[in-house]
Amino acid sequence: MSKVIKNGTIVTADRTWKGDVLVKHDKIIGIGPDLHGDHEYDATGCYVMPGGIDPHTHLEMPFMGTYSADDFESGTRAALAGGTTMVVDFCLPAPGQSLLEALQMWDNKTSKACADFSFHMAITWWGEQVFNEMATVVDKGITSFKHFMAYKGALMVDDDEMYSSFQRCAALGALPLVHAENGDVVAQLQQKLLAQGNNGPEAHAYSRPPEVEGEATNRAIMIADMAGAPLYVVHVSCEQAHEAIRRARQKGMRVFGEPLVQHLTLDETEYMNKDWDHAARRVMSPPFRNRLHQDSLWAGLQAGSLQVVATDHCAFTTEQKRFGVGDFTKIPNGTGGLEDRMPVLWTRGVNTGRLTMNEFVAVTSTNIAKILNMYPKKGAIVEGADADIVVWDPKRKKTISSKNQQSVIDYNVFEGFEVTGMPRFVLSRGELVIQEADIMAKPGHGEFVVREPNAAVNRALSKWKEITAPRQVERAGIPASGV
Ligand SMILES: NC(=O)NCCC(=O)O
Ligand SMILES: [Zn+2]
Ligand SMILES: [Zn+2]
Repeated sequence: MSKVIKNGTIVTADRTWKGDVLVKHDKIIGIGPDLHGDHEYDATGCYVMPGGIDPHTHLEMPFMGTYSADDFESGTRAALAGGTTMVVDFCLPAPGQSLLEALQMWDNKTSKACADFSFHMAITWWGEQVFNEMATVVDKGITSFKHFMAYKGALMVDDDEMYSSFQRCAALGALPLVHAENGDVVAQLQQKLLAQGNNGPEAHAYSRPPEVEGEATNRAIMIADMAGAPLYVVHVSCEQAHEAIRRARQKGMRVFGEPLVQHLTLDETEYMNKDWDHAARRVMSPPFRNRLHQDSLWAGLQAGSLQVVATDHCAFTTEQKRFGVGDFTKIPNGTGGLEDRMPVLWTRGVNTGRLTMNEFVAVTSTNIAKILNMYPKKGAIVEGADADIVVWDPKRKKTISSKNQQSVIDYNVFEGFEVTGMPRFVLSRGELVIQEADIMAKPGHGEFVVREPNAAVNRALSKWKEITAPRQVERAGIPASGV
């Protein structure tokens, strides 16, 4: 059966034009005027855009003695409700655990996914086994590797391990990712604050100042450059980290930066709230910052020095957050946002003139599809692309409330936000999954998206590194090899 989206305005990362979109099975098969199909969806007054891609989620993730509350079913349903048709989650091997064994565990969680998904593989320890298994992981279609520079004693890796892993990424044509915070300094600041009696959620923010993030970002950029690898910095929250990325890019380095919709729109005053629960629900790493940092992130999206807006959706209930009463270091780190990312970014970005519609599509979908080497299967409205389509009604409004959200947690960090701009229809690989307030998402519909290594950026960078590699000067009478 064919479907046609009629009378809408198509908005992609580089163009805006009137046209219909014809879908057959799971693909877009035609774009143009006056198309007809077996079933018609009316997009009058709407924008027809590629479905959102959130490259940073933690669904049913074991973390800080518990599991994040949204699983692949509720998480991807929330994603679809907000116009996001694909998520990329993180597979986290325990230190010492086989990457392949961990991947099997993560695969087992996905049987009820309502939307398409992929994984980043975390490197939480280093050894010959990890070196070898990274190649198998790439063969399985997972071509990005995450490194935590924080969470000392749990997920954190040191510079030596990162350099080894980044070199392996370069050789495999893969992309290293970093959570950039100086974990040693954070651990000491946490102990100092606790010793001074600072045990509330506000101390979480004091223990992770912007300088700590800026330093780690600079260090990761240097290590990637030495290893000859591109770099993707997740949850960039402050000017110090943005400045490092901006400077690296101006020097020709292949570095990408991902702010979160939370950091763009929520600020550090949340942690001063007299209600412990309110503040603890907003504990995430890095913490929310002040307005100057927010302005820097918005400017980065406009200037192109930051490329992607994600959520880092890692939702914990209030009950789980209360593990940290009396000791802020035990508050599970993470917030939700999957359902809200697109409406909040549209409202605070496009409706204020901070982003054009095309920039909105770029930062919510197309840029990450290119960075993760799955474009134009994902992130595009072109013939042959997966029919992951959002028909966006710029006039549709709601007030965000946990009472009618898809996430299973009992609050929403955007509670009370008025948004204007929401999906009218969402198609996931050609299936109608959202029609305004009706959610028809089907558990099990979501498929794993295989990604190829050696994206264009990897190829260009390795060519450049080969041309500029150190070369020995040949001298008469001196043996070339030193032995
Ligand atoms: N961001 C956060 O606080 N929780 C999720 C894990 C991570 O991304 O660091
Ligand atoms: Zn992180
Ligand atoms: Zn994360």
